[in-house]
Amino acid sequence: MVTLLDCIYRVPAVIESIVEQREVTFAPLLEAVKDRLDDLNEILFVGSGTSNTCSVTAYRFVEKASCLSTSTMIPNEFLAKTVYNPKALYVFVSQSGTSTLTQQALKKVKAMGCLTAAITEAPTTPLAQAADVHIDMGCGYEEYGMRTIGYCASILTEMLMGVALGQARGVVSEAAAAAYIEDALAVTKDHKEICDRTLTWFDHNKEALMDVDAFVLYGPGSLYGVALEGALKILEIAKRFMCVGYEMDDGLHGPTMGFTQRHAVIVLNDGGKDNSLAMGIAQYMKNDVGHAYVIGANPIDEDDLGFTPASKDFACLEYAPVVEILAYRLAVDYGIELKDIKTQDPLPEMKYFNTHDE
Ligand SMILES: N[C@@H]1[C@@H](O)[C@H](O)[C@@H](COP(=O)(O)O)O[C@@H]1O
Repeated sequence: MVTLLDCIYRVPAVIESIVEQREVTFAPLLEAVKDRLDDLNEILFVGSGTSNTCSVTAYRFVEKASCLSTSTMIPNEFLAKTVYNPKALYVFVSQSGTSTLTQQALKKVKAMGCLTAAITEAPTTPLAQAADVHIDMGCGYEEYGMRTIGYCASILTEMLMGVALGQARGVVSEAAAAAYIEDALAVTKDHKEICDRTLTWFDHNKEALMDVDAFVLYGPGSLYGVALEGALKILEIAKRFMCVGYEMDDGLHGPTMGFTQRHAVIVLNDGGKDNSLAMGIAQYMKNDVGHAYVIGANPIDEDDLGFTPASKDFACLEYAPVVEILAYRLAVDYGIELKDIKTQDPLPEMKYFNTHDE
């Protein structure tokens, strides 16, 4: 049986295939925007769950590459808006293409004449069918509902969409686009090693990691999205921990006063402009409170997982497997049996509410 861990290890092949397919993937979008390139002045991503955290991770780069103001919203907030920019490209993200409110959100702005694109797993999904343009996220069939491949595939697809739009708008040269592609592929270089080292890191810290009540994840920049996704995955997969993800600075405004030795703080550190904040919260937790683990740049002691990402702009994809494997090990080492989509029981909460039109 394919395990969730196998899915996490499969990501490099998915990355290579998304990169290889990129011209075919973005051709319909480029065709749809070609007469509006001078008008286009914004990109807005809309999605739920992992189809939101992927956009929180990717949107800064999409803005940088496309030179278009870019942001992300969850569908209920988007539907509550009263003013919509007619010159925006609205990109609706849903791996299954069946999220109810994401579909409603797309239909709302499409009816106003706005340009809509859907990023989903297949052209046959309802969201893909409803959109002006479908962008295949290139994840293939993912065995588990707890999306790991889908998270990475959505991030990369969104980022490469930014590059494609940047090229179409004449703000990304061919040489710059080639450099971005090389940088994206660099993610595959150390991916297996990072996964292997995360398993060893978990073994080293297992007693403390298994014993806490809660995980608090911090991330600067695009790693904020990885922190949100990590919190979602640990809660969803390992079941018994309350989890929260914070942006590196925002999470220092209050929550730290509530931390005890029952909390584990995971600091996703890129060593960039927020490095001193990352070091500050890690040292405070390690020295005065209980547990903190630095992941990535500037490890403090042997409990941390230090590595230098091979990629620059796409480095978020090298931090993703760390939080996913943490969630996986917290589950399986406790004895939780992770079931794939085909064998899992219907969710008990579906008696009370449903988020997808199945
Ligand atoms: N448990 C799943 C999540 O893993 C998923 O990210 C979210 C959005 O689904 P989709 O991407 O299909 O819109 O819905 C569910 O609640």
